[in-house]
Amino acid sequence: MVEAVTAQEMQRFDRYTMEEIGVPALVLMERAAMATIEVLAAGTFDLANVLVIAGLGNNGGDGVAIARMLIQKGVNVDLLILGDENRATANTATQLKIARGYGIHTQNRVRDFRNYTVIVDALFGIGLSKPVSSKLGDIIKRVNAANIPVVSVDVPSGLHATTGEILGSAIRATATVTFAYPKQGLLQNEGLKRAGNIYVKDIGIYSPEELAEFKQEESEN
Ligand SMILES: NC(=O)C1=CN([C@@H]2O[C@H](COP(=O)(O)OP(=O)(O)OC[C@H]3O[C@@H](n4cnc5c(N)ncnc54)[C@H](O)[C@@H]3O)[C@@H](O)[C@H]2O)[C@@H](O)CC1
Ligand SMILES: [K+]
Repeated sequence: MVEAVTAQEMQRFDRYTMEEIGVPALVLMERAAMATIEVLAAGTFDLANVLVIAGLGNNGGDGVAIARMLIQKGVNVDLLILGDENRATANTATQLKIARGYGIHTQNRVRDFRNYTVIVDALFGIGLSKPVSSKLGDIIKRVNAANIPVVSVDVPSGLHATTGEILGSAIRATATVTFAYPKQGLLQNEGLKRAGNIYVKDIGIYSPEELAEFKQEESEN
């Protein structure tokens, strides 16, 4: 496995990829969604009845894109949006607009999480910086208590991506699909118990060092 990074390092590499290399954020989001779907559709998970839980940061945007792509493949998906949509990041607002443009409905509550065969957790990723509210903490606890397989997007929500500490409450994932580099928090403290099987997926995000190596190899070919 390549070297694990902190949330701050990852944010720097995200910015570098968008601002210096020039990959638009929405392109990265689409690739993050496709990478997660690869894991979901690989055969381990039962996709009969999927719930995607999306927050309103960019992790939630990944979730909205995952829901849209699964629905377009004919999978039965409920999309739960948690939080005030007026506070969505620009990319997540765009993902919501696209999903609704395709006629996809969203919901803001779930009666029983045990009704699903798999839950996709896209509530918080590397941007989580303070303890989750008690309201969201209750939902996280209900998801964990349902004992349904959970695939977390980038980081189990509620886990600090750098330290692996729980910020209030955290999802217990069966698998975590993390982008570009493993996050240090997945490999220590509670991360060891909460991340499940870790899949590291390339979505085109490079660190400046990795890009320099890549360019060197390309020039030698
Ligand atoms: N453009 C990018 O930077 C990309 C980001 N990606 C995804 O986006 C994630 C990072 O997104 P963000 O930085 O928007 O943040 P997150 O979506 O991880 O979640 C945190 C969001 O909620 C706020 N927040 C922090 N702590 C909170 C709390 N306790 N309660 C309520 N709100 C809280 C933050 O201000 C932030 O907007 C990654 O983990 C990854 O899944 C991917 O789409 C790839 C590209
Ligand atoms: K997550």
